[in-house]
Amino acid sequence: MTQIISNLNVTELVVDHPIGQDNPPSLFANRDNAGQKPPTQRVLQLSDFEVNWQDKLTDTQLDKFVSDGWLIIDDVFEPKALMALQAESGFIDYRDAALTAGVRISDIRGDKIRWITENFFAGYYYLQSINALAALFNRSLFAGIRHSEAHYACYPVGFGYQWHSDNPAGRDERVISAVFYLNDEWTLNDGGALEIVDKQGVHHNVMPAANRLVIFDSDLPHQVQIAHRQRYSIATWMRRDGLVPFVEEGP
Ligand SMILES: O=C(O)CCC(=O)C(=O)O
Ligand SMILES: [Fe+2]
Repeated sequence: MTQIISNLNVTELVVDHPIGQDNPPSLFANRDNAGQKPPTQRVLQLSDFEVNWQDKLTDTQLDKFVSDGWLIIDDVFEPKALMALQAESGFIDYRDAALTAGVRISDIRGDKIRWITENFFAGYYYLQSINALAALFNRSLFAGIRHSEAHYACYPVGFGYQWHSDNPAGRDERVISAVFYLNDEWTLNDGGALEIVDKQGVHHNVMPAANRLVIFDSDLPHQVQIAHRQRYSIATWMRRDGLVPFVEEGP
């Protein structure tokens, strides 16, 4: 029996076996009136997650990315894909995130995470869509990205992630960070803003609102302010090194 943290209407949901090939989460809670089985993420296709990044990103935004090191894209996915990611985020058996040394210090970093592998449905399609975005960065900015990685993250109430850059000291494999948010109706009172210092030294607060992707140079300092509501996201990194073997976090 695994305790699941859910961002759907149901919290403290308890299921016998968490998400897996034989147990895709439902996109809809109930059967309809005709007793039809609701569609599940099995019906999802890669095309549902296709984004015309070229259209979403104007030249002005790309110029801003070069000069300031960050940008925001809103309304990224169609509702079906967004819902699937939200549903999946609520059905994950999260693990405590660790710092680089493998030590968890929840005062510094309070998120619970799960790396996305091909065993995920929506998350894996998400990652492929991000790879298309990486290809655009390679074409237009010569970013030199060779591979992307991502994990779902859940910040329980009262936790955040203190100032850091996404490349630990002496490392530079992460080129671009991208965080996709899953939280409907997030308000200022819910806290949990991403605070980022751009290349010009200007501070920005970004609300973790659903269907928003914030993209930034992985070397920029940033922090997640304390969340007053459970906060769900997908943290994503586009890397300059090749595909590395996937390493699952400890039990
Ligand atoms: O969730 C966010 O807004 C940022 C998360 C982050 O900085 C990280 O996971 O490294
Ligand atoms: Fe970060």
